[in-house]
Amino acid sequence: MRVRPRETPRWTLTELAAELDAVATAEAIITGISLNTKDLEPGDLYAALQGANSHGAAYVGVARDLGATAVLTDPEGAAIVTGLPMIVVDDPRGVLAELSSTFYERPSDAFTTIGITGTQGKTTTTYLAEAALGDRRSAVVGTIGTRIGRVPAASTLTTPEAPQLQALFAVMREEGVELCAMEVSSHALVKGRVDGFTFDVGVFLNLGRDHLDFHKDLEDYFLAKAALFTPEHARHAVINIDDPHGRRLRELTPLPVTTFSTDGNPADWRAVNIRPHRLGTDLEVLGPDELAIDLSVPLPGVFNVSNALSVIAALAQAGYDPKDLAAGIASSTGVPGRMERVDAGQVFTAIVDYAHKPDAVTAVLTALRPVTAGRLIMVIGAGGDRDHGKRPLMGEAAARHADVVIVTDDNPRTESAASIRAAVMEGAAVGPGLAIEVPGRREAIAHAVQMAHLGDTVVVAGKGHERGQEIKGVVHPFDDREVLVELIGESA
Ligand SMILES: CC(=O)N[C@H]1[C@@H](OP(=O)(O)OP(=O)(O)OC[C@H]2O[C@@H](n3ccc(=O)[nH]c3=O)[C@H](O)[C@@H]2O)O[C@H](CO)[C@@H](O)[C@@H]1O[C@H](C)C(=O)N[C@@H](C)C(=O)N[C@H](CCC(=O)O)C(=O)O
Ligand SMILES: Nc1ncnc2c1ncn2[C@@H]1O[C@H](COP(=O)(O)OP(=O)(O)OP(=O)(O)O)[C@@H](O)[C@H]1O
Repeated sequence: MRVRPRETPRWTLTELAAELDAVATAEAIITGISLNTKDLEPGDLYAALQGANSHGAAYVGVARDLGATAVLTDPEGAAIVTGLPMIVVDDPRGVLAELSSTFYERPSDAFTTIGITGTQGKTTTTYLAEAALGDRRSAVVGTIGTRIGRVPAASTLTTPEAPQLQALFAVMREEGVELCAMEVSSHALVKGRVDGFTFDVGVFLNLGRDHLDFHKDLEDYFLAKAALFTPEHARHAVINIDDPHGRRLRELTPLPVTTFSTDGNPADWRAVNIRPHRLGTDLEVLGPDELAIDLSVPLPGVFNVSNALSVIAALAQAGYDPKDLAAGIASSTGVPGRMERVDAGQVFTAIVDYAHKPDAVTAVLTALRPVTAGRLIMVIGAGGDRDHGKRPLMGEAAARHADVVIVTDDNPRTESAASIRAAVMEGAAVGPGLAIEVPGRREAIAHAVQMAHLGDTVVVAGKGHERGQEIKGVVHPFDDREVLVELIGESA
């Protein structure tokens, strides 16, 4: 959370105010920017913004105690702030990204930036981009965190807030990164987290139902994502035209477009001769200028072919040789918690996967069906304090495509686990898969392990790489992979 460049910038508050055509109420020295006291460091300008829960100005006392030297806020905040010099503007969130980029002297100009958006596959695609670059120095930013030259660097949110993101970019510049592949959430686009710089390439993967607790409807969600494909945010668009919203976006965007397809649609980059196998997929990639290359994607699921093809299209656009990229992708060691196989000597196949949206559940089960000789058994739930409408849809997607659905808890947060399970069960009741409700995630995984035979595939869906379950507001350590290994060991 406190990743900052080694070389500390030093601005006066007056200089920063001048960047905003504003005035400082008094002088101060600024060596960092933060909009949350949780990652504030001495010398920071604390951006006190109006939020959904509170006004950041309410935390100015905390910020001062932690060593903040000044505050950026709006007139409402200015009425609350005492004891620190201020810059007051009408819309501090609107200027924060540009200010953060200026503060670190536009660090992202030093490398190529690829922004990836879509309901599913963002994390996987960033990791495939990292693999595609082989030994070249790259960075990824996303849900699992940030990696710079393959070394983890802490970050919060899928797309960090601008002060944190620009500090990460400054570290990437110091580390000699040549390309950063980052996830761009719809929240980030709405909240201006990726303002203040322009992606060299924006990638659109797909759009399905999600985040309808934040966006008013699917159209609002689509338009939020479409904002990435405007000159303000990106120079070039790479679009999946197998997705209906991708086809719409191709018509909407004013950017130059490169298209890709794994589904036989006419596109600049196409996947043909697709041969799925137990560990991944082999295929041929046809590109511009009659280019044809063999590609082996070492992640199960044909949807991962689409993710890999987007990487080749985007990185080729950025000037990389597609043949080198294909070789890099073939050497990928996988993505934590995404179609991750767990082998503890069991006779069945066990997979941990981050599917926590109905379309992902369908995609995963559809991909595993042709390579599963026996039954598909899925352990599934739905998160608490998020989009309630998604819950029955999760159960339904699982029951339509799995033989056995074990409905259990998946991070209920502050909600009643039983009522979330009931909503998921309601959807799962449509069948044809057999639906069983098992309270307790460990107990549910144990149930799956006990019932699995040779040839079956057990998919533990949901929390994927994450290391804890929040129950009644308290986080309990829980790792699906570790629990699977333990339970397989106990059942041997
Ligand atoms: C909806 C949303 O994006 N909310 C984010 C937003 O909250 P907010 O503006 O409503 O802030 P608030 O909680 O009212 O607090 C007001 C202000 O006081 C500050 N504060 C608050 C408490 C404190 O102790 N100290 C402090 O300084 C906050 O930083 C904020 O500026 O600004 C906060 C500060 O950065 C974020 O932590 C918060 O993300 C919350 C935790 C969140 O859950 N966001 C999710 C929905 C999100 O952004 N997800 C996307 C997509 C993920 C995906 O693809 O699945 C992501 O990019 O991660
Ligand atoms: N292109 C795709 N199409 C459909 N489903 C996919 C695709 N790629 C991955 N998935 C499924 O979605 C799950 C989440 O994948 P991933 O973490 O890469 O997506 P994400 O967009 O980063 O999700 P989030 O925003 O929730 O972090 C995977 O575990 C897999 O089940």
